[in-house]
Amino acid sequence: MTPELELLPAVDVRDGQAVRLVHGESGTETSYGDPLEAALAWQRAGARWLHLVDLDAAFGTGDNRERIAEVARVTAEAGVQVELSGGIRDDDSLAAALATGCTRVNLGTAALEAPEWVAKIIAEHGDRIAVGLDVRGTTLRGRGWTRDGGDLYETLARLDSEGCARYVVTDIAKDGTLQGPNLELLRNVCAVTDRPVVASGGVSRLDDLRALAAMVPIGVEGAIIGKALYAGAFTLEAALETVRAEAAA
Ligand SMILES: O=C(O)c1ccccc1NCC(=O)[C@H](O)[C@H](O)COP(=O)(O)O
Repeated sequence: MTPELELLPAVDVRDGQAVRLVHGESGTETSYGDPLEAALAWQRAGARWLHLVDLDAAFGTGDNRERIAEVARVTAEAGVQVELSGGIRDDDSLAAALATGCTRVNLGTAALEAPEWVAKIIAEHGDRIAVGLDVRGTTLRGRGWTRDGGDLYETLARLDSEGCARYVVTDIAKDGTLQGPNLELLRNVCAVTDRPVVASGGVSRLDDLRALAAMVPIGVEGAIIGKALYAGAFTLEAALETVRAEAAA
């Protein structure tokens, strides 16, 4: 039996509210209310994972550190594993993130701008560190996806050699658009690394999850789902049932 594709509902927090963005762009927010309520709704629907993002910290417009810590702590205590992302760029923000009880943190900008620090913390924290590879074409983007940060495949080779445990791969052009994930990008990344890949951006229907589940054997471990769940394209229960059925098939 193939392992089940992990599903990570996204809770992106801006100004204390759960929001969705289009292409990750600041100013395109649609608000979905209290992030703790959103997280607990996914937990009640059966989520085993949550992708929790501090968008203000990612954009450099402040942070939601206390709110994020509360959501991560309460959700983790309710048995959901938390992947924490957004603005984790130095010892202080890393310590605060790890102290929330999250299972792992996802680094973006730091992997592009502070490679020596990232190599050090990968060595120290192993599996608790994932790196977000957020791309337009094959160019990485940092600082809340607003600045170019080098070539995807060169950075991937460097991180692989440093022992990075896992990648969260986002095609920014697809993110928040309900246009379907970039399967070709995911295939290309899986072809050059043996580390697990979490797919992010664009999931719009259950067939997208079937397509991603079919990529588990080549290294796609999970899928982050944002807008599709908030817009009601399908329920998390239906999504979980779909990946369960695909794994059993
Ligand atoms: O994850 C981050 O660190 C981040 C930084 C800056 C802008 C957006 C960021 N994350 C966005 C997400 O994780 C999305 O919620 C996720 O890709 C889901 O996308 P979709 O299913 O297309 O709504």
